[in-house]
This record gives sequence, structure tokens and C-alpha cells, in this order.
Amino acid sequence: MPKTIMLLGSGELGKEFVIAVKRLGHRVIAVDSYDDAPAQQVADGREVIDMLDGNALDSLVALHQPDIIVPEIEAIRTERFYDYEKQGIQVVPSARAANFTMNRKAIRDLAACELGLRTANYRYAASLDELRAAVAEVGLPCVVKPLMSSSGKGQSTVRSEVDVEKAWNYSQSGKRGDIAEVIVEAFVAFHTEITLLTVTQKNGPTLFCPPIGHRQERGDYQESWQPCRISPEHLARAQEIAGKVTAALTGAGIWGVEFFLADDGLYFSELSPRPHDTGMVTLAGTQNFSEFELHARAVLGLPIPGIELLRAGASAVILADRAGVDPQFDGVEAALAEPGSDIRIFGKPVTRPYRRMGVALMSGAPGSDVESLKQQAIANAAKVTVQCEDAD
Ligand SMILES: Nc1ncnc2c1ncn2[C@@H]1O[C@H](COP(=O)(O)OP(=O)(O)OP(=O)(O)O)[C@@H](O)[C@H]1O
Ligand SMILES: NCC(=O)N[C@@H]1O[C@H](COP(=O)([O-])[O-])[C@@H](O)[C@H]1O
Ligand SMILES: [Mg+2]
Repeated sequence: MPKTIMLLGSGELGKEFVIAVKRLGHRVIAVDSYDDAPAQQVADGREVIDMLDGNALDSLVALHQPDIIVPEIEAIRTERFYDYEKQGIQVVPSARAANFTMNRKAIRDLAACELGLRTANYRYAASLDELRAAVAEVGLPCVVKPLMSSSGKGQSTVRSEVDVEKAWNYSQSGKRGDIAEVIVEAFVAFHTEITLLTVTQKNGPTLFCPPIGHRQERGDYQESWQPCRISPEHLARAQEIAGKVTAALTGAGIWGVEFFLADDGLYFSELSPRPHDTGMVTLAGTQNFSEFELHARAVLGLPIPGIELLRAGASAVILADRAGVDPQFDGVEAALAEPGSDIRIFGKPVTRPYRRMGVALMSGAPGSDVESLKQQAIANAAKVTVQCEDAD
């Protein structure tokens, strides 16, 4: 029997998920705050609502009566998910997971206080004055992030006291939803940053993908590569932590568990209860299942006989440089000319400075040097330029 899946958030990650579940025979209603979002272009139906409006969400759920609700972004009125679960709807990975990760405070307190995991030292602040006090306690440099935001929106690094007011104002302009409070984290001088894609199943053990390395700018990912070589001890510890956090949050699906590796060891950073942007590298065929196919199987309770690394890969983002409409992409042919190269253009209808519009992918033989694959992915991404019309 085909299931009806309601996807809440319809960006590039949702688009690949829709393709994966539709290949398995299911129907998707793709929801976002704007029309013609990437996943809506490949779904069976679409809806445009403010997902932070609980009543609007209730109405959509009543109208479409989905079997499964799959959140694709964080900024959703997730408190309502508990009710949907009571009504017998499967929420992915679970109402608790989506609700805890919507707000950095809930997940950080769970990880650091309840599970005792090592994180950057942190404080919360709900006003500029509280931010000054929090920065004084945490020390400089430190990172300020809205409690509700993603992809680095509203995030900045405070290097001296003169940055504090700017950081507060920036957090308020970049936050999602109506929560003004921010988290202030001590800056971790890591040498490596990884995403450990973790799959929890309805009937089966928790599975781990080979670690993905990545580099971020402005709090947003620029390149990722897989596998990222880390020591067996760090890998074992990261898997243990990912197993613990996902078990505490409950449910079935893929998770992107983020860690910093510094000279003094491993730090848990945060996690996404859904496919991770850095995991787009799996679209280069690095594994026997992409992160989207893994999510689809886990959500649908289908078997995952095992996760295997098939080849090495890298991804590099294609960004817009200004605001505009009707984006066109030059240089695609040149980017595809090299063996092992591929691209994904997401189909976002509008550009903004630094908005991610596509991704360049590179794959090589299993033992290839990921550093050179990364350099090739960066070069291919640079060949693709985004042209757009001025908005009226
Ligand atoms: N305490 C920290 N010390 C050093 N760097 C940090 C710290 N916190 C965040 N960063 C850097 O900023 C990036 C984005 O931070 P974080 O993952 O918390 O934000 P996000 O908005 O949730 O991003 P996303 O939604 O893309 O995962 C991190 O991947 C890391 O590179
Ligand atoms: N780090 C989270 C992440 O990458 N999320 C992805 O970006 C989209 C929003 O993009 P937009 O801001 O360009 O609309 C989301 O819908 C999701 O696919
Ligand atoms: Mg992150």
C-alpha cells in the first residue's frame, strides 16, 4: 500500500528524499513557506504555509491525513508533533527528536547535562546585557548562535568585546521564529570537523556511515569529503556518542551527528534528525546507499542489509552571489567534462547572496586521495556561475 508522506521543508535535501521514497512507490506532499521549492518540483502535491503556525499545520495534517510526517527543516511548530503521534501518525524520526533539535537549548542540555557528553563550554543569553555577561563567563573568542536557526544564519564569532553588540543584532536578524535567546559557545580550535551519519531502524541495529569531513564558512558548509580518516579510537567514541544521543531522542531515520576533533580530543557539537547537507557527498556514489536512500528505508521500516563504502568522494557548493530571480547556470558542460564529476542544480526559484543553489560532486576509486577530489570538486563548482534577473 503506498503511504502518504508529508514533507515539512522542501529544499535540496527534501528533493533527494522525495526521489528516494517515490522510487519505493510512495506519495509525497511537499510543504514549504514558498512556492516551487526544490522538493515540490518532484512531489505528488504541494502546500505553502508558515510551518511555525501550529494551526496551519493542524489544518494541513487534517486535510491530507499523512501516514508519515518527515521534517526537513528545524523551524517548525514541533510541539504539535506529539499530538500527531498520538493520532497514530509516524513522525520522523520521532516527535521528541524533532522537538528537541528545533531549539539548540533542548538538545545541548540533553547532551551536556543529561548524557554528560563533552561539548564546548556554553551559556544562554536573552538580551544584549545577558550576552555581555555570558561572553565574559565563556571567554573570548566565542560563537554566538540564535537558539533557532540553521546553516549558520544569525551566527557570528566574537573575538573582542566590541563585537558583542554586532553579534546580538546579527543573531536577531538571522533567527528563525520568535525566540530571541542565543547560545554562546567557547570557540573550539578544532583541526577536523566531521559528520557521522547514523541510521536508527525500527527493526535492526543502529548503523554508521564512514565519517564525512567538511569545511564551513559563515557557519555554512562549503566542501565535504568521504571518507574522512580519523583514528579508530575517535571513530569508536564518536559512534558510541551518536548511538547514545540518537537512542535518547528515539525514532527511526538518518541523523547527521556533528563532532569537532581538537588536539585535546572529541567534542559533540549538534545533530540533525534528518539527512545532513554535508552528506550530499553520498550523491557521488560513495556508499551503496545515499543518505537519502538510507533515510527512506529507515523511515519506511525497510531492510538495510549494511552500509558499504564503494568509492571516495567530495562535494563543493555552488552559491549565488546576489539577490535575483529566474536563475540560469553557465558552465555546466565544462563542470561535467571530467570523469567522476557530476552536479546537482537544486531548482531554487530565487537567489540571495550566498544562497546554496547547487553542488558539484566528484568521485574516485576507493583509495583515492580525498584532498585532490575535493580540489577538483571546488574547481568544478567554480566553473558553474549563477546568472539571474533583478527582482522588481
Ligand atoms: N563552538 C564552536 N567553535 C568553533 N567553531 C564552531 C563552533 N560552533 C560552530 N562552529 C562552526 O560553525 C559551523 C556551524 O555551526 P552549527 O553546526 O552549530 O550551526 P548550524 O546553523 O546548526 O549549521 P547547520 O544547520 O548547517 O548544521 C560549525 O560546523 C563549525 O564550523
Ligand atoms: N543546514 C541545513 C540545510 O542545509 N538545509 C537545507 O537547506 C534548505 C533551505 O535552503 P534555503 O535557505 O536556501 O531556502 C532546507 O530546506 C534543507 O534542504
Ligand atoms: Mg551544524
